[in-house]
Amino acid sequence: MSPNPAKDVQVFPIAANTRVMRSRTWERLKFEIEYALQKGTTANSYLIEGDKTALIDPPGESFTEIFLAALRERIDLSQLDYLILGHLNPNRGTTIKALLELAPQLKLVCSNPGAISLRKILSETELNITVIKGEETLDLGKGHHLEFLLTPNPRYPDQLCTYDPKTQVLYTDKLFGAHVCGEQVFDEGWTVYNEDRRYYFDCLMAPHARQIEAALDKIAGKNAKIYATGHGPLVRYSLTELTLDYRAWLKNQSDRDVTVALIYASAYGNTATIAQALARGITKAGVGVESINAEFAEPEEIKAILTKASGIMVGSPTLGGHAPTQIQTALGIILANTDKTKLVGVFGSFGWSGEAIDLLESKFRNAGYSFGFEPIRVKFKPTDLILKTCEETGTDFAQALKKSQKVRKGKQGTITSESDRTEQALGRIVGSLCIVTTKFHELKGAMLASWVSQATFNPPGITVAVAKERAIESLLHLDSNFVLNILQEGKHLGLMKHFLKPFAPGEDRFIGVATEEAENGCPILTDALAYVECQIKSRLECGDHWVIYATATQGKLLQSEGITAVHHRKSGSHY
Ligand SMILES: Cc1cc2nc3c(=O)[nH]c(=O)nc-3n(C[C@H](O)[C@H](O)[C@H](O)COP(=O)(O)O)c2cc1C
Repeated sequence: MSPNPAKDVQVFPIAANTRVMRSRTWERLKFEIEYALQKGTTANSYLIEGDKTALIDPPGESFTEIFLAALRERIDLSQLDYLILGHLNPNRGTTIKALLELAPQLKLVCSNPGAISLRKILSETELNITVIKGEETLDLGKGHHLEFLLTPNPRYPDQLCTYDPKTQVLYTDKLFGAHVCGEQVFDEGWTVYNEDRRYYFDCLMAPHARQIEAALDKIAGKNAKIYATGHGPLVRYSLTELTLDYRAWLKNQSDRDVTVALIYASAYGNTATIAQALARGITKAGVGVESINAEFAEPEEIKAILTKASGIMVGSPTLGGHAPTQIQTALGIILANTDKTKLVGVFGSFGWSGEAIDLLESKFRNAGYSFGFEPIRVKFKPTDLILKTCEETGTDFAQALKKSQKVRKGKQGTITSESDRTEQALGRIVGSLCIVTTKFHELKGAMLASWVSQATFNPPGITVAVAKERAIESLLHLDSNFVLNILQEGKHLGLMKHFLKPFAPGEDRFIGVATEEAENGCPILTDALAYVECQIKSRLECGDHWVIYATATQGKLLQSEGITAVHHRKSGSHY
């Protein structure tokens, strides 16, 4: 028998009369970008047994059967009084429907947007819903007098957090989670989750910095001792640190002077998933994102965001041959209120005809806007590869915006002679010309690197400084592998030229280049002077770069006579 079953439900007491039920999978659960690290996940549900009993957040349909079986082992379903929903999606709808068949007396508790989704998803089922509009409370008895906090954001407009003052547990839904599966219920030794938490934040929170900031302000008013998260370990030991980290990461987003307005609607989540991948690519490149869910935004809010934005992306599903009315309204606002120099991009999921994307494209083209990328048309659900391509498209779009901003600043002559002198001095630091090659879940990557240095003798180790905006996914994770291919003076130009040329998102970078597979699976460039196989041991976030420390597992000189190609520069302001 394998040590981990494919799926199970782990039940554990976490506070007085309170249990967590963690529906676990060790495999990638969904195609969405936030699951890309492939460490599995847990869908956390909670059971509070006061005089009345409440269940918070049942899992999605992949767990319906095992979850309900685990629940029935613990309680008599006819005694279940309330089902509190932190957010809704069609996936969760399947479990709710099954639960209501077994416990028709259940009263559902959710936000107003949650109630609208519920009625849409379960249109055939009779529902007894209590809508939370703000200050309502729910008394379960035995001191569990629950308080609610509405914490909407464009991705989860219905998000509702719940606080239990008796146990000081705050049920945080999507906030503070991580997609990682394991035995640990709480976060003892929490630094092991740093990477997963940061990645989860970057994917799910960074594009909604303003709204998440507002959610944290609300949460700060409660005296929580435990964050009962929707995914991954519950937060007890690192509650203060993680809250401060969220604040710092959010500040990092709101300080960005170049931003993209990402406006979309999505009835079934597919266009939202594409939007999220684009957003991840944009924020990774150091450009801010202001997402707007057109269904829930006021015209004034859209106008305010457009004024600040340097670029605009609009995404829409096609429903009944049209774009939803809210998208048409948003489009009208954009066309009437923005100048045509702003770079635009359009995207959307469709089933068979995709008129909404045609509409967006033609309106922008006719008005004279420039496109940062060709319209993205995705049939139904995007695949993993499509989402990776969207992420790269987002990064390219952000880089184009930054470049145009730099040109404008350059023209204004902002560089002082003092910084000029510093840059000239810094430019005298030289580095070896190398190509870093990677392989991450079958996707091969490559980047030119010259800020490379040996860092330790024992173990033999190196550092590479990687620009955040160019960081290949696998270079961001501990224990990932790469190969450092050190180029040979006199033979380096061909390889440099090849890897410096712009590649389309998702394009194979290795066509026409001689390679062999290293022991660690990454490509070796056989025309290099030498190569070293490396494994990432730590990384340091430094301004606009990540400094990566890696140990050398093995290496080989490929040309015994050659010398290393070295990069000489005039200024420290570029490579
Ligand atoms: C009621 C309904 C009407 C639809 N009409 C169209 C259509 O006219 N043309 C089309 O290409 N796809 C159509 N579709 C397919 C959707 O565009 C497709 O499911 C898409 O993935 C939805 O994107 P979303 O998840 O972002 O809402 C329709 C789907 C539904 C449920």
